[in-house]
Amino acid sequence: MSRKKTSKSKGASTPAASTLPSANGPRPARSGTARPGPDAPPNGPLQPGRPSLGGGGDFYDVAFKVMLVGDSGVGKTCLLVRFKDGAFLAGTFISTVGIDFRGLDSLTSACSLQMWDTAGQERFRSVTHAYYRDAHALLLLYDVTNKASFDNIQAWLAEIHEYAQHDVALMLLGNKVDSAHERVVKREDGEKLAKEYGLPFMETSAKTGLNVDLAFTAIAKELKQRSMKTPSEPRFRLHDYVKREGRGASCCRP
Ligand SMILES: Nc1nc2c(ncn2[C@@H]2O[C@H](COP(=O)(O)OP(=O)(O)OP(=O)(O)O)[C@@H](O)[C@H]2O)c(=O)[nH]1
Ligand SMILES: [Mg+2]
Repeated sequence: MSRKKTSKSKGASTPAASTLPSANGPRPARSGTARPGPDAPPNGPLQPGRPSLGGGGDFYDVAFKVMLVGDSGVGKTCLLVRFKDGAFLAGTFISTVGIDFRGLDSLTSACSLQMWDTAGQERFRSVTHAYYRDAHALLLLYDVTNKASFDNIQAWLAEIHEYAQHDVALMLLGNKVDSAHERVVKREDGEKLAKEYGLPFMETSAKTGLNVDLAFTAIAKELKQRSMKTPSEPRFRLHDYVKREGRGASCCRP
């Protein structure tokens, strides 16, 4: 499924064991805020009884687990780094080994994303599968300059179907749209595939930042909406939001 790459350990990007949440472990929370107890179900936002994130003035700090998946080299790590640090990792491609916890990011007043980067290389697949089960959301990436990564999306969806929760929030992202001259996957092809599987879809660039914040914000809004027992605001519609807010590759720079 993945392209062959020389793999080097990233080492430093993995936090110490004491700060690395396990696949099944409790989620970290800022001090002084309420959070689900250790017995909270792994896919909390989808369960009844989970504290509401909105309305009523109560403040809960809930971390939703978001994982990036897709072939090796599509830009998962770069997309996360762009989102977290606002920078682009240019230069030598260092392939992720296994799975990497990339920290928490508070996107809204009451919800943060616990972000996990995964290795796209086939040989780490059994490691990453173990983490799918607890994911609240998966961002599935392909590279618009690499047809094989696009063709593999169906295989990725089959894996997600097998290992993730059946109601995991999913979004399809076509990355590297800044590389216009090397593009081999048309936007319409991505749209068509997304429509076929009922997925929200956007094209992104970790290099320019195009739609990167939007992708994470959209997922956070969707998860927050799902976690509310009695939504006080009009229902959030992920597909509509992404369609409305997403920008085209040719029109803009962040
Ligand atoms: N032009 C361009 N290059 C990108 C973009 N995103 C990533 N790259 C480049 O693509 C290569 C692979 O990026 P990574 O983020 O390491 O890929 P990955 O999906 O994490 O790969 P694995 O860790 O092996 O699964 C690197 O050389 C990046 O600089 C992008 O949006 N535009
Ligand atoms: Mg990586």
